[in-house]
Amino acid sequence: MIELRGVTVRYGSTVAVDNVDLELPTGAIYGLLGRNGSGKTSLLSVLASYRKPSAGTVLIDGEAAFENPRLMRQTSFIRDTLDLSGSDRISTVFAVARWLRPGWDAEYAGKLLDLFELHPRERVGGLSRGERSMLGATLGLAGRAPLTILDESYLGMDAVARTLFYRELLDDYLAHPRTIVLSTHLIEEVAELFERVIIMDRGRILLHDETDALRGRGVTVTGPADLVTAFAAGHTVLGEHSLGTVRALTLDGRLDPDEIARGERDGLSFGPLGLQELFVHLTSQPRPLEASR
Ligand SMILES: Nc1ncnc2c1ncn2[C@@H]1O[C@H](COP(=O)(O)OP(=O)(O)OP(=O)(O)O)[C@@H](O)[C@H]1O
Repeated sequence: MIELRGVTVRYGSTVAVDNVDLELPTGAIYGLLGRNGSGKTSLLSVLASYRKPSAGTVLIDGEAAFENPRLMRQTSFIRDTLDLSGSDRISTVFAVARWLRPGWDAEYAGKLLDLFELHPRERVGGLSRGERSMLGATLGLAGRAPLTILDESYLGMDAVARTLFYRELLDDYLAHPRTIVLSTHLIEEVAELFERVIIMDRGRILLHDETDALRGRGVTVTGPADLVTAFAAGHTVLGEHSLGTVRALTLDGRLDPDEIARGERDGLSFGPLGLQELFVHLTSQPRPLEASR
């Protein structure tokens, strides 16, 4: 179990992570979603022990993680910046990874390089943005760290490379179960990978749930405005659209099938809400002035 207790990250007067409590059972793929500046990288830096929180602690199986060499060897944090020297060859980066990561699988790393059409003699500085992302993905996957954190590390990849990466991630995770945390803006594209989703907003955890539970959460009701309005009474409305006399409301929560059947008899139509739409509805409330930048 990974536990965050009262974790706060401040940069001067900016509170990037605000007193977060989170319990993450190990052995799952987590998707961390949040708008720009919501605190994802700050939270992940603390989770990876790259940064000491301004307050609070991270415990892994009950042990404090920060400056704990044993736990740090079991944690891999891949950022899009990669933090590697441009003059190093990929082969040198792999040699360091082998030394750092007890679970490093050199054969698998080679297979991923072939898949991404990279060569061990290439220097990091000569790689394109997408190729750097591919190298990051290779380091993250072949490292087999019990806690692997990928912070938007595959953003530079094109659609083909991303698809290869998702397939490898899932296959390798099934063969070697571990805890993987992915932060992303490409929600629908990676939603199939996540077993659990964490949504951050303004430094806080807005929601943490199983992906399947979230898929059933949220419904769009469309029909004549007066009927839709009457149907929505007692529900939390996340969003609305109107066109002439037709109104569409997005409702939070799971609807009772009998209630849906009654609505359909009255001429209303119902549609599910995708994870991305749910995310947009939940995080698109106007920001208070003091939180705007
Ligand atoms: N080194 C820093 N110094 C000062 N403020 C910072 C620093 N790093 C982050 N911040 C601020 O902390 C807040 C959270 O930033 P963070 O990078 O954690 O968000 P994020 O969710 O990862 O954003 P994005 O999706 O845009 O990458 C933002 O307001 C950001 O400006």
